[in-house]
Amino acid sequence: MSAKVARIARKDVDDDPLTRAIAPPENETPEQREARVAAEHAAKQHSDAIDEELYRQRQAEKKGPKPVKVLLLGQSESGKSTTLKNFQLMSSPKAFRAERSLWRAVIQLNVLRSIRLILDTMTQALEAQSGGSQYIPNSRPGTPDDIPDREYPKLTPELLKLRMRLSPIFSVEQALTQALAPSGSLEFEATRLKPLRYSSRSNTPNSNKEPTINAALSWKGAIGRLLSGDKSQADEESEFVWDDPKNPGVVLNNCAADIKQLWNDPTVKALLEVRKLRLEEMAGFFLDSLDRVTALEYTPSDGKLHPPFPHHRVLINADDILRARLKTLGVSEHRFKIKAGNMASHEWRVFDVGGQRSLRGMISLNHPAWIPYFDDVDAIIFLAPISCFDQVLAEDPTVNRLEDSILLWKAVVSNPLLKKTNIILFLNKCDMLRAKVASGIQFSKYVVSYGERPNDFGSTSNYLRKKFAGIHKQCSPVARAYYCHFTSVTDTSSTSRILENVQDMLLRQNLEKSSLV
Ligand SMILES: Nc1nc2c(ncn2[C@@H]2O[C@H](COP(=O)(O)OP(=O)(O)OP(=O)(O)O)[C@@H](O)[C@H]2O)c(=O)[nH]1
Ligand SMILES: [Mg+2]
Repeated sequence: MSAKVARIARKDVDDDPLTRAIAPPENETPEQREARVAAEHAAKQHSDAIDEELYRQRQAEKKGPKPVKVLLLGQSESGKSTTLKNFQLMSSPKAFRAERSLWRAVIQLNVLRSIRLILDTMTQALEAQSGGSQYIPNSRPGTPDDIPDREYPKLTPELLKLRMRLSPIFSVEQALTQALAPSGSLEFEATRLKPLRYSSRSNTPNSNKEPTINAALSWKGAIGRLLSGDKSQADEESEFVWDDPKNPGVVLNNCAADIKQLWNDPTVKALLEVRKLRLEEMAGFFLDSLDRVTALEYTPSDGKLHPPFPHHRVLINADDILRARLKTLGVSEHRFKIKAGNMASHEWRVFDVGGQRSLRGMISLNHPAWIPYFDDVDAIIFLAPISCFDQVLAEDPTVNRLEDSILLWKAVVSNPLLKKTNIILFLNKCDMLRAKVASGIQFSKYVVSYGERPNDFGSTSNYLRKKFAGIHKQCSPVARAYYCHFTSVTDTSSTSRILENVQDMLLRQNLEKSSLV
């Protein structure tokens, strides 16, 4: 190195402010030096202690409490996905709220389905009457056979006109189904939801007359996307062209008066009565909120938050999203950070599965494909909808729903693989059971063993709690605690209290297992 380069390098070091700042003073005495070295030593010790603590915390986080794994089980329409919505609402209400506009499409589809059921029933009545047969067989096998077959009422000319005017809803339902369906495969792209755009292509008539299956497959795409936490297209307000005549919301709004007239027509009520179709008890019933849900700029409520657009005609009522029905196919995993009581927030993994009979083989806990998911679940929340004592399975009308729930409960509690798993029973749809028995529907007519006990909510629900407890005790491979809650999971405040309770219990167990408390 030449002298010149060496001089420049020396100058650079001298000019460096940090070097100058930490350099010892030029005229340092031996005492000053000793004090300085001692101070530097203490500072280093302090710094090392901080590093050590940070390292210890990182290690503790790695080893820390495992996420709590919860599996939701129960027959179709028992309320599993609705329970999942409660988890999501507790964990991130803002994200839940951001998805309201997507749920609007699901609710519109629910409304359209109810109307189509009425129109189909009218068609059946017309066919029966024109074919000379005025009687239909009992349409609900599985119900007591002492309900006599009845004659269809005659459709009035006004009703026939209404039917004509409402015929566009068939194609709108198809359009909306297509709008919700992910492109390409229906089943395997569960986590993507197409933005809601309506094209003229969407208005092609529905050639397939069996809507439930089609709709179910399409809805799979929607629910995965809605609840998967992918927020990239969560709020699709901008995708909605409010006055596009092809927009199902516009069609519904234009038909609102006719729909209301149809639903309130006494002949329609009599028709539904003959078919024993109780629409108000069916999943996704919104015909009692028509003014609200058919409003042009309707945004469904999440039950907690209020509209941010006071100048808009955004009509809000409680809990629409919780009441919206979207059938689940397959299995999906959802992760939440939730704070329970005084404890630090904790990770939860909740598995939601489709409860339809044909899907239950797939969710078998013994199935090799699912073992990695389910072998270490901390708890199963089993939902039994106890209001369904007088209903049959949609997928098999010879099977009573309550009986099916009891058989499924038996299978779950007796499964040896689950002998150490906490099983928490939600006797769900208590609100509907209460209303049903209060309206005079006799529980003992369907559950013969109930005998002469009073036909009220307290006695019927208690009877079922004991029945499920008996099976739990008898069939569990080893003795374990029986956790049972009466729930109405569409009610977010009571459900959040129950879920907090469950979370607290599971978290304590989890921490105990990891010997952290
Ligand atoms: N009134 C009332 N309705 C409920 C209750 N729980 C669920 N529902 C409604 O019942 C319908 C079915 O609920 P889901 O949560 O979709 O049922 P699921 O068990 O996920 O059904 P699958 O996905 O088919 O397995 C929805 O429209 C819910 O709003 C309840 O406690 N009370
Ligand atoms: Mg579901």
